[in-house]
Amino acid sequence: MADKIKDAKIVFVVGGPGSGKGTQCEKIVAKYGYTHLSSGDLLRAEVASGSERGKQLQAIMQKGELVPLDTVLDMIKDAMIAKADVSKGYLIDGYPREVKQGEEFEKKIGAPALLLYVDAKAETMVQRLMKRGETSGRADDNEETIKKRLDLYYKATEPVIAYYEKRGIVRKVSGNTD
Ligand SMILES: Nc1nc2c(ncn2[C@@H]2O[C@H](COP(=O)(O)OP(=O)(O)OP(=O)(O)O)[C@@H](O)[C@H]2O)c(=O)[nH]1
Ligand SMILES: Nc1ccn([C@@H]2O[C@H](COP(=O)(O)OP(=O)(O)O)[C@@H](O)[C@H]2O)c(=O)n1
Ligand SMILES: [Mg+2]
Repeated sequence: MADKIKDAKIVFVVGGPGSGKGTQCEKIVAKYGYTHLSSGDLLRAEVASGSERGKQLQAIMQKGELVPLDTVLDMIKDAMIAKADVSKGYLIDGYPREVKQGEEFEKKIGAPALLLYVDAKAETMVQRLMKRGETSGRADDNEETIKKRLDLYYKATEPVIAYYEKRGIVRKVSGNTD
């Protein structure tokens, strides 16, 4: 089954919480027809299903921590395989969150052609998420968890950008469309 996605074109989309990853991905989908897979959305779908695993995930996400690597990777892989016949390429949004996640992805699935780095100022990200929290219903869109997600982003995810920069495949885009 994994053979089906062996030669797929893969783009990692990385940026801070609320940087606009999802918004930028929608624009790319409209223009290039890639398949958008948001790792956060996949995890939230599992939570919404009410499964036992979903309950464990919710507790971790509510704290702004990272869920176990294998869980996210398996979900992404399954979602990729499900779209293999119709997909021109994949936007993997919100992944990798740490260098290790990237290494495991490459071992189990394949290498990315590009990493899109969605750049936004911390202040902008916090403002957007606080605003989104008024209506999103997301358990992690609150002041305390936003701070933790931001800290973890700078600590664990920024090194991911440096790692792929060394390989020359990072493209920085502004997370501002206005
Ligand atoms: N003003 C403004 N708001 C934006 C822009 N891009 C995104 N937003 C808003 O900022 C919030 C976060 O945007 P998302 O695209 O969900 O960002 P994300 O990086 O996917 O965030 P997570 O879902 O937390 O991973 C949303 O409420 C968007 O509507 C922009 O260019 N300008
Ligand atoms: N690769 C991933 C993606 C998301 N997550 C979890 O899912 C939460 C929400 O991710 P998200 O990408 O939707 O949102 P942001 O934190 O980027 O705003 C994160 O805070 C993590 O708890 C993860 O653990 N590993
Ligand atoms: Mg998102």
